[in-house]
Amino acid sequence: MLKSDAFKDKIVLVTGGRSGIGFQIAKDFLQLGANVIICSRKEDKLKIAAEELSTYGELSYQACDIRKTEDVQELAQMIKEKYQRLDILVNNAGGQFPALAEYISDKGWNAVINNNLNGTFLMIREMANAFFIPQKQGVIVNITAEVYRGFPGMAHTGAARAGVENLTKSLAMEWSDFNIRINCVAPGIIESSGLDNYPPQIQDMFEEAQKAIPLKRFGRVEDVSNAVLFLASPMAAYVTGISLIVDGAQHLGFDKMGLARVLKSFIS
Ligand SMILES: CCCCCCCCC/C=C/C(=O)SCCNC(=O)CCNC(=O)[C@H](O)C(C)(C)COP(=O)(O)OP(=O)(O)OC[C@H]1O[C@@H](n2cnc3c(N)ncnc32)[C@H](O)[C@@H]1OP(=O)(O)O
Ligand SMILES: NC(=O)C1=CN([C@@H]2O[C@H](COP(=O)(O)OP(=O)(O)OC[C@H]3O[C@@H](n4cnc5c(N)ncnc54)[C@H](OP(=O)(O)O)[C@@H]3O)[C@@H](O)[C@H]2O)C=CC1
Repeated sequence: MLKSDAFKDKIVLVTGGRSGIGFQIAKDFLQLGANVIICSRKEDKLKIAAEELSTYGELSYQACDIRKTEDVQELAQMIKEKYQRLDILVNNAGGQFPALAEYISDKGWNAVINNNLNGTFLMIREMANAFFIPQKQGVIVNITAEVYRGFPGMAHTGAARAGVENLTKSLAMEWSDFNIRINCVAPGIIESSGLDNYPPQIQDMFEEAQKAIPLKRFGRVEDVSNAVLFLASPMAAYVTGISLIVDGAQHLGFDKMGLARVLKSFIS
């Protein structure tokens, strides 16, 4: 267990912190003494989450679409004015929609690549230039997804997340000179608000899917947050450039074609 003051006075930005996994990460950092900033696109929902989170500690929020350079720069400016520094960036915002590859339009492909790869890069670049590089210190944790054997049924997000994993390796080396550590956490299927986005025919398969995962359950938001806390803490001081898979061994023994099969059944 981390001590209750493990992140005392650290300034932590959690993208997509209004819901699900990001909310849990924000809550855990607050309970361990950090000052936390959350951002996402929907300001009304962000505000409601911020009210709840602020009962756990010092919390700020700002609407920001991670795909828009101007939004990200305005967020960096707010953090600079309010806190003068940033210690930890958790790139959690993201998402996609299920679709067979042959039916993904240009717009759909670009939306998912922008959301998960380009938005993550933009956030990393802007926060590194504003804070981590001049500070000569910083920690970045990217939430990706378990894409070890590809992601049939969501090929766009598989490609985007693999891109983030490789970006993480490059930056772990390039930015080692600036004392910046960067890692990924790759969740399997996690019981969170994110799963509500999936159509009923897919949700109907969840019970069977849980049995097929070696640890016989979906992950919990706490499972993902615990991995993030570890990678962000000094306990991981010598860990950089890795992806920590949090999936109950789904990547080793789970029928990855399940999702694509359901999608194919819609068409036939
Ligand atoms: C067996 C067990 C298995 C289990 C299987 C479960 C695996 C779980 C693993 C992973 C779980 C998670 O990540 S859970 C997290 C889920 N959370 C999210 O996905 C939330 C964030 N997602 C989003 O915001 C959106 O999905 C995303 C498309 C990425 C970005 O939204 P935007 O507002 O930018 O874009 P939109 O305007 O909505 O859409 C842009 C275009 O994308 C395409 N598009 C968007 N939604 C679409 C849809 N549902 N179906 C087809 N196409 C779609 C269309 O071409 C749209 O253009 P038009 O046609 O012109 O409109
Ligand atoms: N749940 C699961 O099984 C898995 C989840 N993941 C990933 O973990 C992360 C969190 O997922 P989860 O909590 O389950 O899902 P949610 O849908 O609850 O969370 C996604 C969050 O990201 C925000 N967001 C999405 N796009 C943007 C954007 N362009 N700019 C700013 N914020 C954005 C959303 O807020 P808003 O709508 O207000 O913008 C929301 O708070 C996502 O990246 C997801 O893909 C990975 C593997 C499995």
